[in-house]
Amino acid sequence: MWRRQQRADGPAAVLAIGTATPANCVPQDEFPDFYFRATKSEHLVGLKEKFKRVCQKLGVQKRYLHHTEELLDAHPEFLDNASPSLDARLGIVKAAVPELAAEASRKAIAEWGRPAADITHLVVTTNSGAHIPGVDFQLVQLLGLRPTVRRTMLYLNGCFAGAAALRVAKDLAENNRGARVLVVCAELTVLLFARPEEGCFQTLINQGLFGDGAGAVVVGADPVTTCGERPLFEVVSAAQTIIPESEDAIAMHLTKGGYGGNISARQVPVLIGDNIERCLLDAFEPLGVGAEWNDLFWNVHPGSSAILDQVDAVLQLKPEKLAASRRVLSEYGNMFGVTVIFVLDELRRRMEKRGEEGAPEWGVMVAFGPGLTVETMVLRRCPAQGTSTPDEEKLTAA
Ligand SMILES: CC(C)(COP(=O)(O)OP(=O)(O)OC[C@H]1O[C@@H](n2cnc3c(N)ncnc32)[C@H](O)[C@@H]1OP(=O)(O)O)[C@@H](O)C(=O)NCCC(=O)NCCSC(=O)CC(=O)O
Repeated sequence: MWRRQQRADGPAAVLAIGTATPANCVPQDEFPDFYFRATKSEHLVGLKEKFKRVCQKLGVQKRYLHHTEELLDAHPEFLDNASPSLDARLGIVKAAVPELAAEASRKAIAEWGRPAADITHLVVTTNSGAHIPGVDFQLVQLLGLRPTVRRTMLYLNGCFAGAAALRVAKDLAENNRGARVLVVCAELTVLLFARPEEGCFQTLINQGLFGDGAGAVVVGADPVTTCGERPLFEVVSAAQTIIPESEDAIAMHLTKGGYGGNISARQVPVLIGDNIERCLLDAFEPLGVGAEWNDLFWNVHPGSSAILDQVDAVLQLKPEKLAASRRVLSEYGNMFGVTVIFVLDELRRRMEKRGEEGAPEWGVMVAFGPGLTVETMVLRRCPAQGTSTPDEEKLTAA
């Protein structure tokens, strides 16, 4: 009995979203000049031309980067792959990641409308750091959270980190009555920065694709409307699976020169295309929701244009279905796990603009990351206050 009383009555819901980027915006068409100049690689004329072609294929128009030319000039060791530079890179992210994470969190808390001290749990994730205590600890002070806030720090989850943090938040919110979980995801790509080298295609992808940013989400069950809480999306179910025989598809590790490792650029879109429908069926079948894929709203981690094209082709989605994912990729690049939080924000803005009429009730978030791991989360749009979803209308009529 007491265990039942400890649990929430309803499902976890997204109550507020906040996002932040560094101030330094880099248009993609200017990036090859910046990159080859900053890395003193202008003599690699053929490689620069190839990089320009790759940049055009990734679906990115601009990105925000913490590392400016001045910062790179101050760290010549970043340009020499044989030079130890991990300490200097970790020193940069140690200060900058908590600040960016706090900026996104403050926006989410302001939208939520309750005091920061009402946050009961904190789930933080980043690939940009390896500190103890970590970003979670810094955020308690920066945001004025209670010292008793229950913290969970997830390091090095690659691009599925944002969805994994939301999955953990769902369980915390549903199993602790009254819990209000702040999920924070923040990334700076300075650990990934490297000079271009002939024969190292991975470096070209890393420099052309990834961007810096932070996203924060307040998650809680049983919204207290008298405190101004307004649920945006119910988190109906959350699952994670490893794609068989995919462990080398995305594999990264920290080295003395920052991140090393490999992303099989051609294989990743194919593996995702071959497996996504099974993941979706596994997520929807137990819920008894027999929706057509084109009846849903979609939040697919925009790993690159090729990945979104593959998902589009396999599921035969209408062009507008991945528009939110494509816009975030275009405006911000691939920000690892942060990206799905930006897409969630973009989706809610599009829905608010469009109004309730015709907006899908059910939706899905799909994120990919190392191994090849797939996170699948079924979402349900919450009606704006004073309106009801089609299902609720049927219940009221009955
Ligand atoms: C690499 C691609 C841009 C290639 O796109 P296309 O196939 O359309 O283009 P394309 O064949 O013309 O290739 C463009 C140029 O790149 C070269 N090229 C492509 N793949 C190559 C490879 N593996 N090695 C060396 N060169 C390669 C081609 O020869 C060509 O050069 P030339 O022009 O000289 O002929 C794309 O496949 C892609 O976006 N892949 C996914 C990228 C990715 O891995 N995203 C991150 C996911 S990781 C993530 O999000 C999760 C996480 O990190 O955890």
